[in-house]
Order: sequence, then structure tokens, then C-alpha cells
Amino acid sequence: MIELKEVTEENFYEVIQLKVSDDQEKSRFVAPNVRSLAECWLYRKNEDVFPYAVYNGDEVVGFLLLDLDAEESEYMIWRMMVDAKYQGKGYGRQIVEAVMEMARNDEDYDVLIADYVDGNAVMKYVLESLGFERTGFDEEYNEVLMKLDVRK
Ligand SMILES: CC(=O)SCCNC(=O)CCNC(=O)[C@H](O)C(C)(C)COP(=O)(O)OP(=O)(O)OC[C@H]1O[C@@H](n2cnc3c(N)ncnc32)[C@H](O)[C@@H]1OP(=O)(O)O
Repeated sequence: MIELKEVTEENFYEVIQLKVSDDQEKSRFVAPNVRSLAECWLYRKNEDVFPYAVYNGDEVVGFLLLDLDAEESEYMIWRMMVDAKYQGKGYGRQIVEAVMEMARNDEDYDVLIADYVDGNAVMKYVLESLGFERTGFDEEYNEVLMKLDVRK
């Protein structure tokens, strides 16, 4: 079972050392975690971006970046990744399920969105199998836009 914990001084180095596979990196499925953390600093005044270290027991196995849009009542999985050596063990699915639970427990929010780069078969499968539906395609970023109504 995974656990989401705030990124702190304690786990920061582990988080930035996490890596996806070479193929996933070449396909640009996700930005490096160090960039995501830099973006958290950039947008810190908005107070709506939340980076998490994903733990399995004492080990940091992945990273999650949430972006909350209160006006649109939307939770967004901006970025998520599982280190290449921990992939295929169910952690990716558990991350999405954990965010679904957070959004459901937050009465101000109705919708969860997550966009993936076209060709990311694992992310497509995980989101579709959890009930997300395709709402469009972003030509600029080559991303499939996915949405889940968490109130249904
Ligand atoms: C919003 C965004 O951030 S989109 C970007 C997401 N991040 C990335 O793509 C970065 C690189 N990839 C990763 O970090 C990981 O592969 C993740 C996060 C996408 C998935 O994490 P994992 O821990 O490997 O996933 P998990 O073990 O939960 O398996 C997911 C499912 O995909 C299935 N799967 C594996 N390979 C494939 C494939 N090629 N095609 C379709 N499904 C597949 C698995 O069988 C599993 O199915 P199940 O849940 O029914 O058993």
C-alpha cells in the first residue's frame, strides 16, 4: 500500500533521484522531478500546487504533483511517475486511486483531470480502467485530456 507524504528536506534528494526508463524519458511522458519542484516554487504564491513523495513502507518509489483549481472545482494530476525499478507493481494505479479518494473527500471539488502524452499506453489504460473519459486532445502538447466526475 502506498502513502503520500509532503516533499520535505528529509525526502527531497530521494525524490529528485527517481527516474523513469530511458524510453519513457525519450518519449517525454513526464518532466524530471527537479523541474516539477522548481515549478512549485515558481507558482508558490498561488498556493495551489502540492508535490508529494510516494512511499511504499520506508522507500520513496514515486512522485506526484497535484494542481488544484478552486474556481473550476477541479483536482488535476499535473505530474506523476514511478521510478523505473518499481514500475509494474501496482503503485501507479494506487497513486491515481489515492487522488480520487482525496478529491471525493473534498466537498469543494467535483472533477479530477489528468492529461497524458499520446502513446503512453500504461497511463491510458490506468485512467480508462478507473473510469476516466477522454474529453479532447491538446495539439500543442500532444496530450490526451482525461476527466473523471468524482461525484458520480
Ligand atoms: C498526468 C501525468 O503525469 S501523465 C504521465 C505519467 N507518467 C509517466 O508516464 C512516467 C513514466 N511512467 C511511469 O512512471 C509509470 O509507468 C506509471 C506511473 C505510468 C504507471 O506506474 P506503474 O506503477 O508502473 O503502474 P501499475 O503497476 O499500477 O500498472 C498499471 C497497469 O498497466 C498495465 N500495463 C503495463 N504495461 C502496459 C502496456 N504496455 N499497455 C497497457 N497496459 C499496460 C499493467 O498490467 C497494470 O494493469 P493492472 O492495474 O490491471 O494490473
